[in-house]
Amino acid sequence: MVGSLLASAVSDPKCAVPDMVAYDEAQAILAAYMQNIPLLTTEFVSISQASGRVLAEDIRAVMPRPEADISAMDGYAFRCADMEKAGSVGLPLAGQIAAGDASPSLEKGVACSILTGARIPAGADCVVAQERTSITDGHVHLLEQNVRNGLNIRRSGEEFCKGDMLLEHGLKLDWRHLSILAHQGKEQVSVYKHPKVCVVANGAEFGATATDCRTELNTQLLAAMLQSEGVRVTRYVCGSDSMEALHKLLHQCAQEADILITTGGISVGQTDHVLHVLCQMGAKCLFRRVKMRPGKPMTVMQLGQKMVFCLPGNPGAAAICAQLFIIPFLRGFAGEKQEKKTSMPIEGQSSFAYVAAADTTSFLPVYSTENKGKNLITLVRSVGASDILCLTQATGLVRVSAGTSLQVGDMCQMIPFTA
Ligand SMILES: Nc1nc2c(c(=O)[nH]1)N[C@H]1C(S)=C(S)[C@@H](COP(=O)(O)OP(=O)(O)OC[C@H]3O[C@@H](n4cnc5c(N)ncnc54)[C@H](O)[C@@H]3O)O[C@H]1N2
Ligand code: MOO
Repeated sequence: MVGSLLASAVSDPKCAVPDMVAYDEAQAILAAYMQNIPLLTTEFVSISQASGRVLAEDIRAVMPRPEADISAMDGYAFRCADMEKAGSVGLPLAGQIAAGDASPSLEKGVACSILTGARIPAGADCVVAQERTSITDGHVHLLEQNVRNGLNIRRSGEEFCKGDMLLEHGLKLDWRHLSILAHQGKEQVSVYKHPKVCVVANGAEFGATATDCRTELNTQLLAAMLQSEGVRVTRYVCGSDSMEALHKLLHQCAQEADILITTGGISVGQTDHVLHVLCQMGAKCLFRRVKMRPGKPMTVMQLGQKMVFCLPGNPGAAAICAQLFIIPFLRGFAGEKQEKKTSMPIEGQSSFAYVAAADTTSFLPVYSTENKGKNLITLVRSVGASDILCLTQATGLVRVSAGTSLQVGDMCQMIPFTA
């Protein structure tokens, strides 16, 4: 059976395996593919559950903010002209309005006490803060003469008007947006559904019967990385070198998930079956191997409408490839608009030198520190693509493009890791 699967995969014309591509080309292939895939479907959630979700509707103001003209101070509201006319006699006090009170009209020639947030009574055209006044014999007197029309009045709509665009679809909602939704009286909001991802680790070394048993790390690492992006992750381990077992597991995952991720078994070893099994299942290869370090075996396939990201087994390489390829893809797939990125690169001066190979783009684990307003980017010691400790010391990656070099003191950009 193994032999026949392998033979049919390799001879399958759909499974033409392209040559290794440059890093930027791989990203361009993925971006082009992104344009044509259907986004996730949407659902309504209550706004208390909406933080972290991607908005699937535009929110236009159905009411302005402030809703009415309101006082910005605790003090006294009156007509400027009345106060000017009253001079040192001041204006008699008539009533008090607090936030939440209905606001009657202000009679001519009087002042009323007003609290912050209360509606300005019709007729009043200014508010003076109470500490800038004195009260004698039930009259308000000004301590300073600099009153003017509109003083301390927050006008209706000065923050936004009815009909204004407040939040656009594709926005990942967080605490900053929820008060807007609440203000607009939204109890429920339309968001894109959580993507479902299956992560499948490969390797006989993770099976219960292995003589030289190893601890499987990648599904832990990737599940945590993706869960903090709002993805529902199911983890599987194929702990044998059986193509049939892998075929069965990937078939099951294709039924369950929107996106599949495999780790390991994608290089050129005799037990690296992922490519062959996916080809056998009818998957098309978008790119096979990338001129990058780490992550050379990185491969992306399309199984029906579903994407399959085949990550290298080395945990450091798997993590870096996931950061560079999977996270941006998932954000787009989940409806997030790319131009509203939150994790922008951090620019700083390199404290190290590095020469990238002529045909290979390198991604180096680094951290950034700040000194007198300048960022310094420092390389973290790493012994290779299997490293996991270096990731805990690094806060991001520096790219050194194929055939280029970085000198000490050069400006460079750190791509921060996702949370
Ligand atoms: N002749 C060649 N050999 C290799 C090449 C090559 O181009 N020619 N590429 C090397 C590179 S680069 C990488 S990266 C690895 C990746 O190979 P695979 O993706 O097939 O990964 P495996 O061989 O299955 O595993 C590699 C390594 O990682 C460990 N591993 C795998 N999965 C996990 C996991 N889930 N948790 C923890 N550790 C894992 C595995 O035990 C191996 O030690 O291939 C090179 N070889
Ligand atoms: O490319 Mo591999 O990912 O270096 O070990």
